[in-house]
Amino acid sequence: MGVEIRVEGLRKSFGRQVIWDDVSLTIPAGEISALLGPSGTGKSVFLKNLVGLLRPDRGHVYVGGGDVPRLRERDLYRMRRTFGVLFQDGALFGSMNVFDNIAFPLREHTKKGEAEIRRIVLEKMDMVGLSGSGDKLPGEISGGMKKRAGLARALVLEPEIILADEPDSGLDPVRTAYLNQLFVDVNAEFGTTFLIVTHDIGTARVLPDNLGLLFRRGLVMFGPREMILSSTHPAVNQFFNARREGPIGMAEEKDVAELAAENAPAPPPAPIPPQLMPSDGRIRPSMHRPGEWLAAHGVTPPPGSFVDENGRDWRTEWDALVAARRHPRP
Ligand SMILES: Nc1ncnc2c1ncn2[C@@H]1O[C@H](COP(=O)(O)OP(=O)(O)OP(=O)(O)O)[C@@H](O)[C@H]1O
Repeated sequence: MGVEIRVEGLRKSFGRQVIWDDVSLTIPAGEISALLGPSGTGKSVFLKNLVGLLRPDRGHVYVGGGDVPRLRERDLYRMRRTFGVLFQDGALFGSMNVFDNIAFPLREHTKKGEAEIRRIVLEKMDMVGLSGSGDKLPGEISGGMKKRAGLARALVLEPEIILADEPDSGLDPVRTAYLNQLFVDVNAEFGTTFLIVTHDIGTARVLPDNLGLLFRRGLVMFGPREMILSSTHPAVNQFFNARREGPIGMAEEKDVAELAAENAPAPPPAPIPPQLMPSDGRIRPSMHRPGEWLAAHGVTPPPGSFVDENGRDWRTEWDALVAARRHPRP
């Protein structure tokens, strides 16, 4: 089962450039969370602060009882095993074949024998659809395969938390859909906590349980998917609906004059789509009946919400799934 990450009052600057200040949030254990924000708002820097690759100016990052910025080198090294990190380009060693890349953390961090390592690596390669590609070098495989190899490598130590920095960048929509399905399936299988940085609004709208937005040197909002996707907060509404109208400009935030010139009320949020289910149809513990959060908070969902492309309303589908007790929640 995954562990939670609790961030309190985090601030990071480089010289005079404040990246973000006073960021506080709890990334819930065993749930899938996604962090978005315009380019340069410090999403990658945030991930690096969580694993102790960068040190904040102030604040806390509590993971499994320790406060990451305050850990001594030896404890930090041990704590990092809690995390599997999937870097943007897979960060594979170019001179090692796919098998050896995936085996690397096991050889580096464990005393397991080669037979055991082979068993684990082949199992993870199968899981990410890379069976038979073990002999290939990173330069000989596609971008999507590199990401899947990176994910397999992130999985071999069975981490409690997976951090993924733009796993979908450079992937075509079909490969992105496969990768998202893989995240959901891994979460359903192992209860791994996920934090995914993405620019892909399609991914953000269907994959995570929780969403967050970084903007104006801070965390604008973080919370359940339904809360964010129904929000009328100008920046949140603009970003998660991929619109030009709103405070986020092309290069930086718009000034007052630009905003006044728009002179139109923000369009209402788009319908909230149904959430991606695990491929075996089970209901993940962190999933809720579609519309549950909205109902509990007296928010009317945007019209057309929770209806899939086949016209099925997932509020009824959900009830049917639960009623059939095919995959009851634990
Ligand atoms: N080691 C560093 N030293 C100095 N400045 C840095 C360092 N790392 C990042 N920055 C700066 O911090 C800011 C945020 O960078 P970061 O890569 O986290 O943004 P991002 O939100 O992930 O952007 P994108 O969406 O474009 O990937 C940038 O202005 C970047 O130049």
